[in-house]
Amino acid sequence: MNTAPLLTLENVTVDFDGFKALTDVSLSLAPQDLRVLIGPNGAGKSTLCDTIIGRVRPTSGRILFKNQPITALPEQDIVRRGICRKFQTPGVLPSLSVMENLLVSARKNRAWWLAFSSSPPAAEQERAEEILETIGLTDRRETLAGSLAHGEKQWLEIGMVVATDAELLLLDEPTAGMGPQDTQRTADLILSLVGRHAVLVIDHDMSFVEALNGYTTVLHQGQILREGTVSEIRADAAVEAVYLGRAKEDVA
Ligand SMILES: Nc1ncnc2c1ncn2[C@@H]1O[C@H](COP(=O)(O)OP(=O)(O)OP(=O)(O)O)[C@@H](O)[C@H]1O
Repeated sequence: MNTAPLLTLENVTVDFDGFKALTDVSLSLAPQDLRVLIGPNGAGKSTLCDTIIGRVRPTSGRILFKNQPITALPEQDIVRRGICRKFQTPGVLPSLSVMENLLVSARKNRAWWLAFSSSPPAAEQERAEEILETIGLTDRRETLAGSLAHGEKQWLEIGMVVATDAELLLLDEPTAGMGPQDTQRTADLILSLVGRHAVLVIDHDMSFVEALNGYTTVLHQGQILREGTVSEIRADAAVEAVYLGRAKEDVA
C-alpha cells in the first residue's frame, strides 16, 4: 500500500511586509484523505490555500506534492500537477449551461486544440454525466448556470473542480450562505468525493464540520493550534477559548 503523503507542508511561513499570516505551518495529507481546516477570522486559512496553489509565496518553508517540491512553481503548473481550488464565491460561467460548465472545466487543462474542438470525446461526456449525478444536478443539465439557486451554483462549482480530475481539491467555505439542508447536502457530496480525491475543506460552520467528521486542523494567528478528530477538537479547552466559544457567541 502506498503510504507516501500526497501533500506536505514543511515549516511554511508567510510574511506580508512584516505581518506573519502563517508561522511554521507543517502538515501532511495522504492520498484520498479528507482534512478540515477551521479557525477564527484572520487565522490564515485562505492564505494557506493560496500558498498551496502558488498564489502566495512562502517566505520560508517547503511544499511538496507527490514528493516533488512545488513551492516555486507558477499557479498554472501546480494546477496541471493535480491541485484544484474552489473559492468562496461561485465562479461558474453564468451564460453556459450546467453541462457546458462541466465540460469547459474538464478541458481547461488539456491541449488548446482539444479545448476548442467542437464535440467532446465520449469519455469526457460520460465523465461529465457521472459528475452531474454526483452533484445532484442531472435534471438541471440544460439550465443556464446563472439561473441556478445559490446552493446549486456551489455544487456545480464543486463539480467543476472534480471535472479537472485533480488529485487534491481545495474547497474554501463551500457552504458559505447556505441553510442547514443545503449544508448537509454539501457534506454528503464532499464525503462522496473522498476516496477518489484528497479534499482539504475550509469552513466555519461547526454543524458542517461535524457532518464531515474528518481529521481537523485548527489554525489560530497563523499557527496550528490543534489537530485531531472532531470530538477531540470539540473537547479541547484551548480551541474552545479561541474559536468554538466565539463561534457559539456568533450564532447566539
Ligand atoms: N495580501 C495580503 N497582504 C497583507 N495581509 C494579508 C494579505 N492576505 C491576507 N492578509 C492578512 O493575513 C491574515 C490571514 O488572512 P486569511 O484571509 O488567510 O485568514 P482566514 O483564516 O482565511 O480568515 P477568514 O475566515 O476571515 O476568511 C489576516 O490578518 C489578513 O488580513
